[in-house]
Amino acid sequence: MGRQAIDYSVYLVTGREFLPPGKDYYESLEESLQGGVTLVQVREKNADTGEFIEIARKTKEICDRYNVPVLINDRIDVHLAVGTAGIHIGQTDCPLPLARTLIGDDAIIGLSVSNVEQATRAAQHSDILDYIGVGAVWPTGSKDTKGRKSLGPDGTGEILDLIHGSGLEAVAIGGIHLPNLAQLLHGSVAPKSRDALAGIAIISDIVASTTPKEAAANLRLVVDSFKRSRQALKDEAGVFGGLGQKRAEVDAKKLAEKVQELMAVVKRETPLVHQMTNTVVVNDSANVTLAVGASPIMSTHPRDVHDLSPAIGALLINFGTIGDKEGMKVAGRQANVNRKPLIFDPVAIGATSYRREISEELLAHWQPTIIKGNAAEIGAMAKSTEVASRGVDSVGSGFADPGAVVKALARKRAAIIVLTGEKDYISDGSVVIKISNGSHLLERITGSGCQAGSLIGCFAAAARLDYLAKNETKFEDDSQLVQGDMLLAAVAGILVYTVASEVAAARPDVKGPGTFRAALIDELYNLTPDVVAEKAKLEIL
Ligand SMILES: Cc1ncc(COP(=O)(O)OP(=O)(O)O)c(N)n1
Ligand SMILES: Cc1ncsc1CCOP(=O)(O)O
Repeated sequence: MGRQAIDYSVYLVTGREFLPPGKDYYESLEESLQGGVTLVQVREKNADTGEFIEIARKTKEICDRYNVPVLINDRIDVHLAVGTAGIHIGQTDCPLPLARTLIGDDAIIGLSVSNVEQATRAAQHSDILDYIGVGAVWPTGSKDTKGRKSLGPDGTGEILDLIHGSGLEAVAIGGIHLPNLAQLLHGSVAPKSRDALAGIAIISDIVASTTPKEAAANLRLVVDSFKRSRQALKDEAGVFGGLGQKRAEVDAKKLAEKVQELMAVVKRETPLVHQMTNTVVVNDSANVTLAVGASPIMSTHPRDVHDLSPAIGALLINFGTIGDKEGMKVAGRQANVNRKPLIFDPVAIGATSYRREISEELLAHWQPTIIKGNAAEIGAMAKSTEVASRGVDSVGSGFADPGAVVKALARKRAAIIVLTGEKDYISDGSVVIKISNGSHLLERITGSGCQAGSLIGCFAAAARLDYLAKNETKFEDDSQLVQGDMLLAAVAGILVYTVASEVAAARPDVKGPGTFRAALIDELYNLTPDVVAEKAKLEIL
């Protein structure tokens, strides 16, 4: 007969103890099936055998009407008694080979995996196993996971790389809810193989809802659109960022034209750019934002940033003086929820272990759209030892192959990576763009990198607004965490800043860093798209 094909997209794990007061289990189950649940696991931790069999039998009866397969948690006897599609077992339940012998070749077996060792062992048993449940991704109130570190999206991605080629499917479980779902799906794409999750396993987001049909439908929408976007990427291998053209057809001239268009969008839309930045640069960052035509708001309090999120065009998180970690967590999470571009500037992350810890904590909370840093910062993010850090600066001759570093990190973090320096390198994990503009005086003023981050925020906000204006019918498309061409936005932010710095440095009234600083703001204000196109030194590597 052979094992039946399973759609793991939205996998409901039942839990009668989490139902809202007065909600009947079978009623909730049926509503969640109507919402689009694709697989059900009956998980009964306290029922005795007779009760478990009865619940499983009735669950299967309802699921059969929706053509949705049922698996049984832990109990092979219940599976055999009811004739479900298979079982899900944990690391300390029935040993896998024995489970396969007992249930036969035609039934599905899923195994829980919570670390890389377990994932490696699972891959070795791929002949008798169908899928793994990877988790907990985040802390959850539905299972005691004390003493176990949550995997986060990137830990989940590492596990996907470990099972690559084994034929096993993977679903993520633990603390998954609508607001963090897009972050999980995009952030867990495996850094090496680019494999993705087959689906998500959910208890409370569906079971504890008073409207499980709606809860399941919302989750399903995000998973389906993520899968569609992956398919589109496969079909159009080599598509260049969001420019909508094959990579080979896009040259530096075309890219510069796109930057020109985006400059006009910033001026037209005057997007609000929320900046949680450091006390050294806050005034200059607000001024460069105003100079290009956007509008800055520099706020850090957790309550304030929560309310601001729906109104802003983009969020910049620059943890230079590490003031408001809680505010940064809330603001970043809200940016993901509201699907606004989030630019992360991990200032001096290479300098102290405390900064590395904070960065990990923040990245477990939200998914950045663009990460910007100098060589030492990007080196620390990439766990490279090629470039050392001295305070906020990099020391040494830089990376041997900067393009390869940004490309690999973009894949690992599922974000656009911007490496600033004498030459700037930007990658989305597919292409690398090199920008050779910029005045040496940028190194003589404080916060030039931070200001570049602010401008990336301005252009990211504009790119999103431009996309939404041109794609009204796709407004509900959830295939991307953030809509709009974020690669182009990063290029625009860096190009505009570095070209303006060249124009400012060439002015006869600029005598040194002090006059340069003021002239730079003026030249950002006066910069025309024509000057940018004329001076742009862009290469697509
Ligand atoms: C899909 C999925 N993944 C993981 C689990 C957890 O299983 P286990 O570790 O056996 O813990 P219990 O669920 O038995 O408490 C799961 N049930 N489903
Ligand atoms: C059973 C299980 N295994 C790992 S986390 C978890 C609970 C998932 O529940 P929720 O979706 O409510 O976080």
